[in-house]
Amino acid sequence: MKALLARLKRTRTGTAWLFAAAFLVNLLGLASSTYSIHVLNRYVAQGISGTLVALTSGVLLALLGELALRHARFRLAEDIVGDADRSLQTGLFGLLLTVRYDALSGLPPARRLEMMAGVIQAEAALGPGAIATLSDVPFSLLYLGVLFLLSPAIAAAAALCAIAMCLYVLQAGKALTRPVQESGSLSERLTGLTAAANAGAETLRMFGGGAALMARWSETLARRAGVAAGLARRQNADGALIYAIQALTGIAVIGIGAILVVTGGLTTGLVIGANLVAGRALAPLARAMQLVAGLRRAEAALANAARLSALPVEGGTGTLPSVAGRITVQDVEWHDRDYPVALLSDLSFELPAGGVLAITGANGAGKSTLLQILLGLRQPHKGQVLVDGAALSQLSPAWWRSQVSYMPQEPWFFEGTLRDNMLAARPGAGASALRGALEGAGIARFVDTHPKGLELPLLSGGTNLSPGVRRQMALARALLVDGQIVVLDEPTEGLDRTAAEALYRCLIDLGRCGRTMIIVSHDPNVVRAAPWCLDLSAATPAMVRKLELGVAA
Ligand SMILES: Nc1ncnc2c1ncn2[C@@H]1O[C@H](COP(=O)(O)OP(=O)(O)OP(=O)(O)O)[C@@H](O)[C@H]1O
Repeated sequence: MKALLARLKRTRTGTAWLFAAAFLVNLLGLASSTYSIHVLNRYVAQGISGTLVALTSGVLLALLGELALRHARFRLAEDIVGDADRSLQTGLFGLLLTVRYDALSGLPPARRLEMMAGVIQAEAALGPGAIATLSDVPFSLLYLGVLFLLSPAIAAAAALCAIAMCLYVLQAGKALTRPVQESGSLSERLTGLTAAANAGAETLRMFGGGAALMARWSETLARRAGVAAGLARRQNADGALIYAIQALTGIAVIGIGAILVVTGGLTTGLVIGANLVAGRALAPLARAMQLVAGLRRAEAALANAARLSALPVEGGTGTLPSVAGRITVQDVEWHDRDYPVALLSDLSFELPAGGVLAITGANGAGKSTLLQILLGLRQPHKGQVLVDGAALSQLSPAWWRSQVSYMPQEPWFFEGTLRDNMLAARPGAGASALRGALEGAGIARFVDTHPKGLELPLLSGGTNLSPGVRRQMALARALLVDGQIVVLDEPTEGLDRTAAEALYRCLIDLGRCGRTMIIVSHDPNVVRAAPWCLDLSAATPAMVRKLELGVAA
């Protein structure tokens, strides 16, 4: 209910019109009861056909008016909902793109998928239909008031039933909270298992694990089916109870009414009319009951999504007039919450502008993590990174990244063509810049001979291409950015001899242009050529200048 009420509060004028329309709908809804009373009391008693015609015409007109007003009310509810759902979904998607990378990495991918799916599903539960239904609820009081005018005793009985129904609806909502949450987390687990079966298709076939995944899938599915069955049983029981309360109201109205007819306090027509009015008083509450499960799910989905909005977004707005490329790392510490000791600690070095640094170290020594810190993707837990003396944390991430030609260890491309992906890295790049980047990366021939050329589609992150070609494309994308800083993570990994030689030439050219280069590599050719070296596996990692140590440059 809270989420629906929040929507109503947001557009106060629209809400006022909605309730005005609902008031008129319910007022006109009294016509059929009034009709029954008058037909039974006047036409049946006196038999004048003109009375029946007049009453029937009146009630039909009222019915038409009620239909028109219901339609108008729905349109008002649509206006209230407006594009709230779309803007919520767009806002959330925007957050997925802009929250800090390291904060986002803390949320399991399956949870992120479920968050988005949940918010999309919440749309139906919080839609105009639900708002229109909710707007009828306060007018139960209108019907109870009319009932009171007809007979205070009947009104008291109906009011008791309405109160019982209200209390039941409220507690039913609360009782659904846990099963709805449990069902959500089981769905998340199923989404994670589906993602694992997709991503690990080759591994699962070659090395097994399918049986274990299937066992987890079946167990999770069975648990979710159990929760869903429990929810369905609960909803069925709730529906039955609401029906019983409605039936009980009818029995009470007719029973009390019969006594009043016999004692001469009421006519039969009034009793039948009162029964209709009592039915209408309880109907909005019964309809609200049907919304409860959907609303609980929507609220759980919104609460889940709120966790995403609580994550910090990337900060820093500063820019520098130009970048020479001096990189200073001061006392940087970074730790993973799953490990008791820091991966990087007290790391300090300064790479002069135009310097070339090779970073080495054992697998898992933190080389890629350090690069991500230099790119501003991860925040150090202690210490800082400076660019030409300016704190990286104060600089605009988008601006900083536009100064860096970065090739990640595992390149990924968004769904689109090679051209789309290249131009996203450097919007507005001309044909000659594109050509230069492809040639620099040694991939121009491949693109020229491909039937689709630059329009070749990159699917599933680019995994429709061989890993070597993907890496060359990632290098071309990095070169197109043409940043003063060049950051490459294992650039020669998986390259054939020709491609590796193209890369060496490219590195030599970049070095001649005075670019500051930071290259993570196990390739002896790259490590040998770099004048600066940082071994992250050393007991106390420190940047060393090989010439000073007498090592061949
Ligand atoms: N204190 C720690 N000791 C060992 N491993 C850690 C520690 N803290 C974190 N890790 C793990 O090590 C990973 C480091 O990965 P990273 O990719 O930075 O290493 P790498 O040196 O680039 O490895 P590779 O050579 O395999 O590419 C972290 O993501 C984390 O999973």
